[in-house]
Amino acid sequence: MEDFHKALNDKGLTVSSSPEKGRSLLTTRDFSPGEVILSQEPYVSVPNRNSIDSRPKCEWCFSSSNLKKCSACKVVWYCGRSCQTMDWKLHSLECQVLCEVDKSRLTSLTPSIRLMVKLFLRRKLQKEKGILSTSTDNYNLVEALVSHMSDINEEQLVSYAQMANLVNLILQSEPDVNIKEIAVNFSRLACNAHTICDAELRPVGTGLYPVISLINHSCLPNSVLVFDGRVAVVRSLQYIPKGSEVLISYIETAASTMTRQKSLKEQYFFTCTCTRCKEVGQHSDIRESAILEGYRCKDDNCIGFLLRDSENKGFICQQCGLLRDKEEVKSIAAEIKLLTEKVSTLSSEGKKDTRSIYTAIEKLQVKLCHPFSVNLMRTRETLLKTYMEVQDWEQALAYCRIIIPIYERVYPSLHPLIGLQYYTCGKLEWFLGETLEAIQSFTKALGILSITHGTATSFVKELVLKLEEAHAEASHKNLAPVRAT
Ligand SMILES: C[S@@+](CC[C@H](N)C(=O)[O-])C[C@H]1O[C@@H](n2cnc3c(N)ncnc32)[C@H](O)[C@@H]1O
Repeated sequence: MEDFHKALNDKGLTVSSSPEKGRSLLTTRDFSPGEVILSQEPYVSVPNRNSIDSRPKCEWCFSSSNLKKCSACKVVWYCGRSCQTMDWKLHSLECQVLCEVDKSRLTSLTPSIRLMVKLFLRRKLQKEKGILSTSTDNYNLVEALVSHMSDINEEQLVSYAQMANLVNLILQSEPDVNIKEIAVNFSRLACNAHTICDAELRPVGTGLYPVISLINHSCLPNSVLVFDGRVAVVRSLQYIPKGSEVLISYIETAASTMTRQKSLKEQYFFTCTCTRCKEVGQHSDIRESAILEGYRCKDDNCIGFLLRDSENKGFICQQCGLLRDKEEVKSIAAEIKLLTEKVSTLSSEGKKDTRSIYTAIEKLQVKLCHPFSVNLMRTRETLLKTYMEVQDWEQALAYCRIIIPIYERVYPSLHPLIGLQYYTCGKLEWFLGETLEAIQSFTKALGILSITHGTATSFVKELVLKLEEAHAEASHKNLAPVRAT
């Protein structure tokens, strides 16, 4: 443990403990915006397998190109020799285990089950000195993670026990399998594992990073967690003075306080007391929640937010006083619900042509929801994706431009999603010959992504290159700069 604290201290960090939060990660020096606070390789990780993106991914780096299946187990994929070699020590053990699994049971090898099998095997390898343990990479750190076993309900307990039994069956040839410990580890994973995302924030896998897991949550965080391949990197979003707590967000922050509190309670078993959550019940919080999840004013030109009226007739605009009838609201909401159910059935059947339904949902949401509503924003994100898929670049650009001001309203100014959206916008503008607009968008993207993703990543280097090329093109065409908006 002494080595662990020294390793953290060398990075300008320390651990403190409190009854309210358990352990917290604190800074012992100042950090400037964009600086790496902490980075870590996963103790164990596994690629995703979901219905939206069923392409396999490399077991080591999560890439989806040039993949070849392991010829022995036929479960795991690699993008090349170097990733296979890096993973070899652990995979050679897992491979033997997987080869013995009954073929009928292979479908039950979900990512969580595989993660648990890998956790058991990596611990064994470190115990037998097949893989070196270090002060920041050892099983003791996994055992120290919170499990919230006393908080979980019976249904969840039963589910963890069943999953632990399955892991035990898969590890049939291994001695020393402790089913109870595996069930506890499932509970640990639920509140400590991280979704690994690619540079564009698309989920690609799940990983356990025991040092990163020391970081507590805030709905108004001073740091951000991004991934460079399999490495988790925490960067400061602002100047963080010595003695501050490092805080990231565990959840989608574009949501009302009630929604955020509910998801934190359900998955992480705590009530957030960050500055944003402390405003609950105050006018500013009521307004924000009604904007993010409420209805729009009957007057199309008014962007006031609506609150339920005291006589329960409907919802009153807090700006112009117009009443929106509750029956009208109910009927549009019911139409949206029907269409949403229809589109989710079609998607689950693998049908791709759902754009017309999303367009109909968007039309109804424009009528019903506040212009900065999160639901409307999500529908527009889906529409942007579908236009990109069919290579309708003009429509995609139109949606990109509609979404940016909404992101700027619902997220803090240095949110990676805003940077990524500007980047997409710039690429579309450039492709469509709008060079000067592209320069503006790339510049805005770079301002954000160089803080959240860092300037050394290949993703940001590519953006810098695009910006330089766009500048060269503009000067070659003798284009005058567009005025900043
Ligand atoms: C990933 S762990 C963070 C480190 C943890 N505090 C520990 O002692 O290991 C997540 C857990 O930390 C606690 N936690 C995280 N953020 C919190 C916050 N803002 N307030 C209170 N508890 C928090 C909750 O118990 C949560 O399930």
